[in-house]
Amino acid sequence: MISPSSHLLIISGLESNGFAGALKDIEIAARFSISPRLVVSTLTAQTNHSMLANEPTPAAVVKAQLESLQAPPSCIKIGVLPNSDQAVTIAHWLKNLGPNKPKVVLDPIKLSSSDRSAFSDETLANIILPLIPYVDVITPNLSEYCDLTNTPKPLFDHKTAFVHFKVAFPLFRGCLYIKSALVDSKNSRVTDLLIQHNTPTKIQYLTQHMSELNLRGTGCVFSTALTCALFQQHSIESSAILASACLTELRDYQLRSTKPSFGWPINVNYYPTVGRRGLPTVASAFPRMADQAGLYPIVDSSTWIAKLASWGVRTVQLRLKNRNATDIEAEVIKSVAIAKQHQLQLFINDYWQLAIKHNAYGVHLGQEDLQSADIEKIHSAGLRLGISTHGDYEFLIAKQLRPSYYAVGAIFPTKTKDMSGKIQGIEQLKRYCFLAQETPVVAIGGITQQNITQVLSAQPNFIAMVSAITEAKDPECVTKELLKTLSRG
Ligand SMILES: Cc1ncc(COP(=O)(O)OP(=O)(O)O)c(N)n1
Ligand SMILES: Cc1nc(C(=O)O)sc1CCOP(=O)(O)O
Repeated sequence: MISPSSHLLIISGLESNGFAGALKDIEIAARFSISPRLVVSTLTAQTNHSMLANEPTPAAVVKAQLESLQAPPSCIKIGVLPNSDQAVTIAHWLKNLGPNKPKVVLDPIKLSSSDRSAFSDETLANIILPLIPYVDVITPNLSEYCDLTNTPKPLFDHKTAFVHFKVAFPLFRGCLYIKSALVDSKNSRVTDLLIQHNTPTKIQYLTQHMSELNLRGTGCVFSTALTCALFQQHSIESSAILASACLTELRDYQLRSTKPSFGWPINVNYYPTVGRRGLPTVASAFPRMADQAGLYPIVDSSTWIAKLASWGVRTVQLRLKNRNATDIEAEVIKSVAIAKQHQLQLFINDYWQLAIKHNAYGVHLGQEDLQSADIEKIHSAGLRLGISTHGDYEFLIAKQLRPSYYAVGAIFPTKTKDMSGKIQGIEQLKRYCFLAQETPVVAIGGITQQNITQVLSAQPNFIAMVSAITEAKDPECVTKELLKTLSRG
């Protein structure tokens, strides 16, 4: 949740047409209903072919602009900085904010997209150096990266990209996002790299189709959209995905001379492919479920499964925690037998080997389980697969495995499991329901009889519930009412 008092600050150059710079940044933020505060770093006049004027704001005026802000921002996007004096001023101001330090996204810009003239005589590395300890995400393109690290472009090596960056900027503790780092002209694809300070060997790759369009201001669009996503509390991986989708959508709309709608894109084609080392793959999609919608209770015993079957439930999950191996297998065996008798769609949470061994209908896995489970084995055994997702990154990872359903959670806070920092809300759920296309979406987390109508407005296929059923005074009555509500569509 965004606190009503928190705001987003843009530090950027002003350019009269809004092709790039502050006007572009404000236009992008408005797409997400965010009204940013603004500190102007330089006053410019640019046509599509030349920079007619570039008048840096005196550092003392930048300081005054920062000090005039009525409250500290929670996120800052920094664009053009024309000199290191300004960077020192901003760094000093950030230092004085103490523990309330905002998240800082730095887009290191060297050249104007009008005529490729430089905004400054100083080197880019020198300008940004004072800000480095405060930066959470830096978003150079490949040329800017090479410039900052003194690497010749042909020698760029993505496996050592972070090492070189750390050599140039030892105090850097953030995420390095290199735009268009890898270009595959043959297949018309470009790949961005996301490398995080605490896991520098775990490179994430975001691949998009190469654009036919050479637009101005794309760096501004990307970094502002990324900052907006962070401001809305998306993770860094998901924020990068959303920003990439936003830029691709904008390019596509530019080609057709139309304006994109508000919010994050709902067309899955605008989203990048996400890769990382060790990600499993499958040759074909997992089998479809026979019933593609309904109530999906999640319970911890075969006794519950028998009860739910007798009340008319069709889809159910056995989720066993903190039980010994003998108990677990016995419960799986009993549950599968009940499910076969009542033709239930029974998913086994986590214990995929037992699900295969005893021929359950399907397996439900969390994202961590994707690393250790043998996905191909589940696939070739003919079982259905459901995957948990909490945000765009996990959603796109799951999408690549073409599962039988996506679980999206947590929709609301819940007492059943610690989901802090992962609350999706109705708007996100709605977007995932679009992105999922033909694959069913299971909504989970904090759903009750009281808020189910709100959840159904997003049009998920299944409603998963734990406590609303298992802790109800009269579980049978609640289950039957829920089945009635869901059968009304
Ligand atoms: C339908 C459905 N959605 C999400 C979950 C959560 O699964 P996971 O992330 O594996 O976490 P645990 O259930 O193991 O705590 C689920 N079980 N079912
Ligand atoms: C087990 C679980 N997984 C979630 C996810 O978002 O992945 S939320 C959740 C708890 C669901 O319980 P209740 O219906 O009582 O809120």
